[in-house]
Amino acid sequence: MNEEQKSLLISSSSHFLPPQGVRLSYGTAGFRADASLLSSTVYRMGILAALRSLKTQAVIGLMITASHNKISDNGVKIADPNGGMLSQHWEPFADALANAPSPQDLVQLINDFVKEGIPFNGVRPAEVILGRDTRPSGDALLKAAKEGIASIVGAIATDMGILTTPQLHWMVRARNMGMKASEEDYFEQLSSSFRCLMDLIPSEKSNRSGPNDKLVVDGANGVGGGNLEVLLKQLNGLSIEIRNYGEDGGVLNEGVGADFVQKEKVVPNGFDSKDVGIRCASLDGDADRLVYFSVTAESNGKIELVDGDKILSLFALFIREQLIILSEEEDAKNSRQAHLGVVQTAYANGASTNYLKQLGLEVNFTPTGVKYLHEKAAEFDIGIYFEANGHGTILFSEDFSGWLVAKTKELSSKSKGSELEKAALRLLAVNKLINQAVGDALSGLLLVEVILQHMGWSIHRWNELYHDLPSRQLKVKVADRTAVVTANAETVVVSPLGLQEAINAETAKHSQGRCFVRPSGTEDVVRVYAEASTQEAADSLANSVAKLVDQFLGCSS
Ligand SMILES: CC(=O)N[C@H]1[C@@H](OP(=O)(O)O)O[C@H](CO)[C@@H](O)[C@@H]1O
Ligand SMILES: [Mg+2]
Repeated sequence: MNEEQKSLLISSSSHFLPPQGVRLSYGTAGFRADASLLSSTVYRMGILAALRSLKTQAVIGLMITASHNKISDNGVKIADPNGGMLSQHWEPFADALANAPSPQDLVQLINDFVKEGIPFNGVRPAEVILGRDTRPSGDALLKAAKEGIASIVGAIATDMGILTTPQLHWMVRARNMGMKASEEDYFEQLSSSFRCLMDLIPSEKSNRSGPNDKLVVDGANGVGGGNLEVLLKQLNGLSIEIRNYGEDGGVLNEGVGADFVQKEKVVPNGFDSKDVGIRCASLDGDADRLVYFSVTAESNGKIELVDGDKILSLFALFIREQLIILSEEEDAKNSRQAHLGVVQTAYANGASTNYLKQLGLEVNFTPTGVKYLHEKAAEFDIGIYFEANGHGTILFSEDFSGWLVAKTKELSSKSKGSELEKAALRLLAVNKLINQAVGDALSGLLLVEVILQHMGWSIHRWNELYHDLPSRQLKVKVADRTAVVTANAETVVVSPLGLQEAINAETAKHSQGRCFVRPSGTEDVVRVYAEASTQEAADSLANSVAKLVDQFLGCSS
């Protein structure tokens, strides 16, 4: 690093001193905290994003969002060249950068880090594209990120404005693949592939129109509602009403949104008994999560939740159906056995895992956090991953995508209009529709809608695929949550000693009992998850284990 670069960093970073007495850490999905604490962290992540761009010689993304958390929070995450989360190898550097106490320490840290092969005078300058959600603190934080980027000599920052998190990740991926990457291109790709899937619906199934068939979407008062509206203008065949836009007086994520609906299992604001039976969906504040629900008859605000596990099951069924058609090709020498895999976390409802296994699918488990699920799913020709909370997507390997393109070409000359060709075209359209950078509520919603039409299913028919086991999630405040160490995709506690045995003993008391605990990566709590054959049993198991956690780890003051 030359002197010019060092002095630029010293002078610029002196405007962004870190908050006193707070240690920030790169959690499950980036930094998250009260927005008033974050300008120095975001500034420093601007630096990191520029360095990452130099290192990879590719475009990097920087997103300002705190997703489903309260409006006064904010956060920052980095998108790697493939559009996925920042490589885990860089997380310790991100932590160190965020917490360097003075400009001098910061420069020292960067200087040591770049010695390990970051080409400062490379052919290509650093390039970072930025986006933010609708939080009021976003504008100032975005400026801080830009200052960070500008403190790396020659770096280019492009502000894409207010976006959903998945849009920014999509743009990064598209840019680095040499494809068109504007917001319009995003909408165009989603809408054209959606239309293509609609055109491929078997004719006997495409009769489900009528007033009862509208979808009502809860936009969490975030960025997703408005974007969905833009998208809808480019589509036909879908009747969607959007509520909780954020412009009708509601507060971001307050009593609304996918996280609220999934955890509380009650209707979001703006929904009531008038909506009984209607197919409803809920996005989170930055539109990377999606769940469906319907309001039940003797309601009290209760809902039937159709969560990420069921979206995963629907996607898996549809993909599997197309793969079966393709594998029945008579000319066996040209057929290819695609390796389809699904990936879940321990939070997946046990009934969903059983269902997927019964379909003959390979089910894999990873720790919580999209970065782990995504990495695992990328090992398959087609990998489908979802967290129960509604974050997930489908990944097609490069190799399989190439095969699919060649196959559709071959079939279009050899057997135009055949079932075989339609199956291949459907997979190709899913490959375009689904956001393969990260989970995306908008592209996920379009895929759910078209698959339901393809199957001729109502939300109730879909929900009947299997019955969720009753479950309960609790949070326990402890003195030091990092004292809980887990193994086997977070299903077993290895430390503190004795806790797992105690959990086992409680779990054994309940029919179909399953329970695990883990430290949250985004909140200062230990999470408890319990499942059992009745709601009372799940509640009682969760409560007993929460007490155990408290006993073993001691309550904070
Ligand atoms: C139980 C749960 O929902 N955990 C969430 C939550 O992580 P925790 O590490 O559990 O705080 O936030 C993550 C980021 O949004 C998300 O990936 C994850 O699924
Ligand atoms: Mg989110």
